[in-house]
Amino acid sequence: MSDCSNECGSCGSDCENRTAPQSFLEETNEFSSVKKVIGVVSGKGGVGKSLVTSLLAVTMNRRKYSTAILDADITGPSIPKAFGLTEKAAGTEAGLLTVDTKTGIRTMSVNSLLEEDTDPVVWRGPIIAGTVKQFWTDVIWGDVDFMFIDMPPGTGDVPLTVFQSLPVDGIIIVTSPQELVSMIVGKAVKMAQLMNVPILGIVENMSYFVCPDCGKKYSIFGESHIEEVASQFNIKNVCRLPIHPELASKMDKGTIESFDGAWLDELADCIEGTLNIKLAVPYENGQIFQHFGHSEQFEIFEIKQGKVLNKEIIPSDCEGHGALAGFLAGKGVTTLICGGIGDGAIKGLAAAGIQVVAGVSGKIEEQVQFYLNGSLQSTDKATCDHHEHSEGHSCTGNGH
Ligand SMILES: Nc1ncnc2c1ncn2[C@@H]1O[C@H](COP(=O)(O)OP(=O)(O)OP(=O)(O)O)[C@@H](O)[C@H]1O
Repeated sequence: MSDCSNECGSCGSDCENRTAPQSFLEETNEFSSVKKVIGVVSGKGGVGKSLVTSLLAVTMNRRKYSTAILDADITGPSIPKAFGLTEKAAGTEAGLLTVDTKTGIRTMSVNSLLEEDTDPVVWRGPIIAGTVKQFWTDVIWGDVDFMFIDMPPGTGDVPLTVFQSLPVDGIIIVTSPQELVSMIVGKAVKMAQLMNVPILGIVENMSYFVCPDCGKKYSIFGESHIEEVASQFNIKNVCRLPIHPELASKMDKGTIESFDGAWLDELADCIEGTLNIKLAVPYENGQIFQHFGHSEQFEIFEIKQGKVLNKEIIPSDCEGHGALAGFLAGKGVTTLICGGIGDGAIKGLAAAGIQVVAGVSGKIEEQVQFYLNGSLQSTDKATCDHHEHSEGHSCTGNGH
């Protein structure tokens, strides 16, 4: 067609060039079902990314969610040490078995595969990225509510591959006050935008120190500017972790599961909130209607704690992806599962705070259940972009 805009989602034509978005997402195996994948990132090494990953996993596990950690920091794996795991991962014909912590957090790390913990991983980027992908595809994770990924530091080749290959639902940025925070957060925000992954929050680690003798709070690395930086990038959740000798010693002794402290509870609430969403699906006779921009009806599902609470079929009172984005946002929709959709439509929906899971077809009821138990097969996933929201955005109710 000479007047083709390449916006397949808003185009009603069934032309032969119609495309679904390209995807590099890898699928898990039949023994794994992961509901939410949360990446923990940092601008550089040593700021406490592994500590934050561990604390979040322990917190969600204490809240009775089935929790896992995929240690994607292949050249500097810290997770086995933090949890005192010395056992090596065993394999079966079906796949690799996780190494589980005392309280039942499932983990996989390159250190659980190496003969000696001190063996260095001197591998080139593609091999490292391939290993992370295999941790996702070949490990038998079982039913997991929240998987935390301890990402390699920075925004290089490996983190990029991880973002492209694993269905990351949200990221948490870990910084420390002495870093060039604005620049580091800016880079992470841009990467998240490129990958269409929402930012759930920032943790400022080593934010302050409380004197055990007099109780006075010291900002060892100077005054924090994390609140301003967070508001600059419309990130609502900011948590601060103090420098705490007990944290360091528990990480070193492998007893991080016994940590005491509620510093990350707000962030944990936000992560928990990703299970509460309002889902819309273009509807046609119980099937996913494949032309988002021309959907005349939507089935809307209210999801609480990952379960369908209510559902209804509603007529759309408009046409075209721009108007439909406004219509769905007005109904409080946070997530759209659809078939064909163009980049422009995805961006419009992201700007309206709606996450898009594209390239899905078939019976709506079935696909929604697949989505809820983490086994939906889609050709792509695009998510809401906090940066573009004029009023910021509570992450509760957002995410995959
Ligand atoms: N808030 C804190 N209080 C005390 N010690 C801390 C704190 N945060 C981190 N540490 C210590 O600093 C060291 C580095 O932390 P951690 O391994 O979590 O960093 P990282 O960002 O994951 O580093 P890398 O990417 O290099 O693995 C660890 O020994 C940890 O125990």
